[in-house]
Amino acid sequence: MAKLVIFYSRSGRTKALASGIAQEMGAKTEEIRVKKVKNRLPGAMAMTGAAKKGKLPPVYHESIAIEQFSEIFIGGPVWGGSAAPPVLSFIQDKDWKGKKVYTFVTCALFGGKNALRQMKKALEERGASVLDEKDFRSLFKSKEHLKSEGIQWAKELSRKVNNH
Ligand SMILES: Cc1cc2nc3c(=O)[nH]c(=O)nc-3n(C[C@H](O)[C@H](O)[C@H](O)COP(=O)(O)O)c2cc1C
Repeated sequence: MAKLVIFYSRSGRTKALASGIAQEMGAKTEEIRVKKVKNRLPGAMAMTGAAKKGKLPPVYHESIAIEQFSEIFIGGPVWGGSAAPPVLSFIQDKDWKGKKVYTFVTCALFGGKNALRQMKKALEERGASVLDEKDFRSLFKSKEHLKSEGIQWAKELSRKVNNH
């Protein structure tokens, strides 16, 4: 079954985690990128502030085809106790009907559960089934370590599926 790992990452931590998941799952990866507005990239704080008022940043979603994948992992960092807005933009831009989705976030300390809840709600509103989710702490962890946590989680998920 074709699997896809989609992530947004600003400083590379979620990217490292995503690469571990993809390696273990034999999945393709796609990175969400934010579009420039008036010739410049919006800053993280600006995006977080705007999202709290219901305005999400535009992202390049057209080039990321999710149609041919039935199992999709999607993840990003936690910003201001919420899911990073570019991840929510991407979720909003797509039709998730019938997709089996796994969500993951990285955060320094807090907000992971809230971010996962937001992502799950947005995905389910668009027809996805969220089968599992996990928040990872990235503080003081190297990218190699985060990658190995991604591999570990993917192994756990495969084990769960095989036991059913
Ligand atoms: C604008 C901004 C807001 C953040 N807000 C939080 C937060 O609310 N809680 C938290 O634990 N970490 C927060 N962080 C830390 C990131 O979630 C954490 O470093 C994450 O692993 C970064 O992922 P990335 O390297 O994929 O961008 C914030 C980071 C940034 C840049």
